[in-house]
Amino acid sequence: MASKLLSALLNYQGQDSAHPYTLLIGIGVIFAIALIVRLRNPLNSIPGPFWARWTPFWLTYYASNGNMHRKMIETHKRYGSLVRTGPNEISVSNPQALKVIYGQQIPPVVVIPVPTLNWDCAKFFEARIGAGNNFRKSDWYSVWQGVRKWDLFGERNEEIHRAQRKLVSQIYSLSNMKKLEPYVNSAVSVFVEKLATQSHAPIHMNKWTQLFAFDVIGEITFSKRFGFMESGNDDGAFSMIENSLRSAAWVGYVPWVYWTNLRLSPIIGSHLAVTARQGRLLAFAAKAIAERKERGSEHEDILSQFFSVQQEKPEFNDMSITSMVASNIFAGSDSTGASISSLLFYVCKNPDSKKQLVDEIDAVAKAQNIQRGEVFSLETANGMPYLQACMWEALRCFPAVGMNLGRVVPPSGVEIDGQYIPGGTVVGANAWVVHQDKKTFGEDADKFRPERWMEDSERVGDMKRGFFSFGGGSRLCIGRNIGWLEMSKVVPTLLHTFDMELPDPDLELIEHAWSFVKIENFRVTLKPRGKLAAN
Ligand code: HEM
Repeated sequence: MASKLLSALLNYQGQDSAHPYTLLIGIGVIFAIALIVRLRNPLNSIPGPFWARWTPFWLTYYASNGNMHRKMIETHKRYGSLVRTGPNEISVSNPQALKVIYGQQIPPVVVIPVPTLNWDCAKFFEARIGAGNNFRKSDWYSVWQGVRKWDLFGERNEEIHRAQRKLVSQIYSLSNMKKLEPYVNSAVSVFVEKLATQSHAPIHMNKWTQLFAFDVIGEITFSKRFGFMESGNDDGAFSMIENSLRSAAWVGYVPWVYWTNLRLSPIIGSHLAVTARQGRLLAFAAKAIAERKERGSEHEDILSQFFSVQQEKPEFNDMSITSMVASNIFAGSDSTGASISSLLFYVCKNPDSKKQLVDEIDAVAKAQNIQRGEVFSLETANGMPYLQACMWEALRCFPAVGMNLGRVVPPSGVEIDGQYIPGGTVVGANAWVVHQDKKTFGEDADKFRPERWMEDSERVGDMKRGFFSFGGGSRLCIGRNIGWLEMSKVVPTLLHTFDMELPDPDLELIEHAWSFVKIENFRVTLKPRGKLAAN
């Protein structure tokens, strides 16, 4: 083909018979211009995998095969702190860059004094929410939002996002957690009871923490669990969400596929599972809201608080409420379920950590006369430094989100790690990569070692500044207090109630990073440590 084109070009003398070659020459010129533009691209000096320079398929491939989180770590090890991961996309590993990209405002000395390493973490996070900056979310997020007017997670217009988030932020605030705590208690009690019926035979803890986290969202949002723990079954909700997350993970890198599918869907139907987020999941949320309205409730659950906001601000309409409820379900269950599982896994895998944690739990239980099966209060958990350190460490070693959180560089461009990056480039960091930074987290950053959060307070300050599991800046996870609340309660309660062992001490987790990182194979045996108290 190339030789034919060459000989055609050489033989071309302007005759009419050479007309077909004019087209080829045109194509060649366009190709050459594209090549020159590509070769002159200032991003070319940033190293990266060959295919990633030319097409988005490197990203789509690893996003769809579920290995993005590990691949990003490996790629940064190979190429350095800035990696070209797409024709217009750069991945950043340096924790110092989080401030530039995500605009989180971190007061210079938010060092939580040890041993007050406790719920103050929430205050620390409050301090991290800056007014944001002008790095808007990348087009990867557009497929999450679709054409919906309200989607806190997917919204790419920072001004709209700010106004929307302001309407609901109080409901997710630390001070509001006290109102939600009793509803979490009832879910933890059911969890303990269900697990007690399954002791001695290995159980899939990753599935059970997911059922639990889902039911908590039901309980705190509508005052009604979905009943997943009771039935031990998720009614197909998990696969609907998983397929949607899995699809969004790769389609986001080629958003035109999504928009083309959407436009053609009246004719060809929808062939992308991500659309379930804008269809089936919203319908699921709308049904749960309708049922809760009919049932009524005395509880000050999240829904009743949404209704109160609506009375004052009618622009927070029914569609917005449905979208927020769907976000709670979509963003709040798998993330927290996986975080609880990973913590329990790391603790079971590291006998020294497990001993320290269980000793702390037992000592506190004895001092406060907490019975087996009784749910630990948030206040009690806050006063347990080793538990808090385990939570930070588990979230560091196993961030629930496995993707880069892409942001678009504003027109003025930006300098990161001494490299100029032009406006319009997508830059992003992945918590899995950032948390491996040895300068920040220590030479043993690849190990689970909770003690690192209880040592040198200056180092702890740096680590907290580089902690990225909840994202950062104006887009910091709005549900982090809920996730933290659940972990704070369920972990000590379970470890006080059961002896938890890995049937296979050499177990390595099988993970899939389909937007959230999902665990497949965390099996444990549970042995009751005494008689359960009646809660
Ligand atoms: C341990 C548990 C959790 C983890 C690790 C986690 C992680 C994250 C991360 C990394 C982001 C930022 C995404 C981005 O910038 O693209 C985020 C955003 C978000 N999360 Fe969470 N999340 C957790 C629990 C929850 C819970 C329990 C809820 C709701 C009940 C929730 C709701 C949301 C929402 C609505 C957003 C979008 C916020 C915005 O853009 O303003 N998350 N989460």
